[in-house]
Amino acid sequence: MAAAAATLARRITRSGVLPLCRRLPVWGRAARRPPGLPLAPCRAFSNKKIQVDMNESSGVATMKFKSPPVNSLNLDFLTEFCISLEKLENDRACRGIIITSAIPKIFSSGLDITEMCGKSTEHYTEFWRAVQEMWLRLYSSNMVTLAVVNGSSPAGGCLIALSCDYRIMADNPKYTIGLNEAQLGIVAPFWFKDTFVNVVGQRVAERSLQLGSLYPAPEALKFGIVDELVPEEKLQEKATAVMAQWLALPDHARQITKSMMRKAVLDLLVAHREEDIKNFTSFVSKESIQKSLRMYMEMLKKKKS
Ligand SMILES: CC/C=C\C/C=C\CCCC/C=C/C(=O)SCCNC(=O)CCNC(=O)[C@H](O)C(C)(C)COP(=O)(O)OP(=O)(O)OC[C@H]1O[C@@H](n2cnc3c(N)ncnc32)[C@H](O)[C@@H]1OP(=O)(O)O
Repeated sequence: MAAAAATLARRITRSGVLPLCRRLPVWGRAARRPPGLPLAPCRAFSNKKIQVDMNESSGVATMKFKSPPVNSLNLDFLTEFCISLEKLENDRACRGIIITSAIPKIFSSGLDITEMCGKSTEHYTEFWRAVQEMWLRLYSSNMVTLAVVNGSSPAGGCLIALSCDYRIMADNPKYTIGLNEAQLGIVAPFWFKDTFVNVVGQRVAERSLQLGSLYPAPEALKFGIVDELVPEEKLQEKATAVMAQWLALPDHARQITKSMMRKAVLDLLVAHREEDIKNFTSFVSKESIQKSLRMYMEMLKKKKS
């Protein structure tokens, strides 16, 4: 596992562009399972920050974020996430993934702000490439991707949910979700914005992005940021039912449709990846941005006392 992580990290950082495996439609992967072979009911693999359980009889993997205190997306987390996605993408038995959190009340707190504070240009480059890689893999996945948002999900956490095919959120107004970058004095990059527009439409996205709005679950439903609210104790049951509905269709038709809907947005980042990294590193290196991020971190810490 450590060797695989190191290899992936090297590939992400050195070669510039990691080949996105199996992004083109896979034809009926479940149909290629040899008939008559008994299926092991469940397999699992776990890294430090993400637990993956694969149910081979349903072809559905559950990916649980388990990086306390708040599942923030640092370089190690992003690398593990990419490796897990690659493993599942290449597993013919896997047709769908449920992405959720093992940390109570938090889905993910978004990008780890400490990765964007007081570091070198090389570090920002490596970090941003990993953020891009995570999004490219998730947004282009051939699998059915279902976000079960069982806690707050600001910024990068919201991006993960938005990149899935369907979002179920726990019906709790204390949990919030949204792209709140503007509140930190930073700007959601164009591919965050495009992903958001593809889910909620131009008007809601523009207003929400300018205001950096974080929506309590009921409002998130109203604006289409999530598809359904479900009592927390019913999330698992609902996720299984939704996944079964999506998997009832032939893979190839769904995959080609998904690719058609998302291709333009994906292609744009692939074509402008290096430029986007340069924009990020120069933006985040500005003293004014560093100051905003430091103040935001201080505010988070003060909130406790
Ligand atoms: C022109 C443009 C070109 C290019 C683009 C340029 C720019 C940049 C784009 C970058 C896009 C950024 C995306 C992001 O995701 S930024 C991160 C945004 N995240 C947040 O705003 C969430 C902040 N956190 C919270 O609101 C709360 O922590 C949360 C998640 C609701 C949980 O609340 P609670 O349970 O009360 O926990 P605490 O607040 O006490 O937090 C515990 C602990 O974790 C630390 N922490 C929280 N969030 C983060 C984080 N995102 N990164 C790092 N650390 C985090 C917090 O400080 C506490 O630490 P402590 O040491 O005090 O225990």
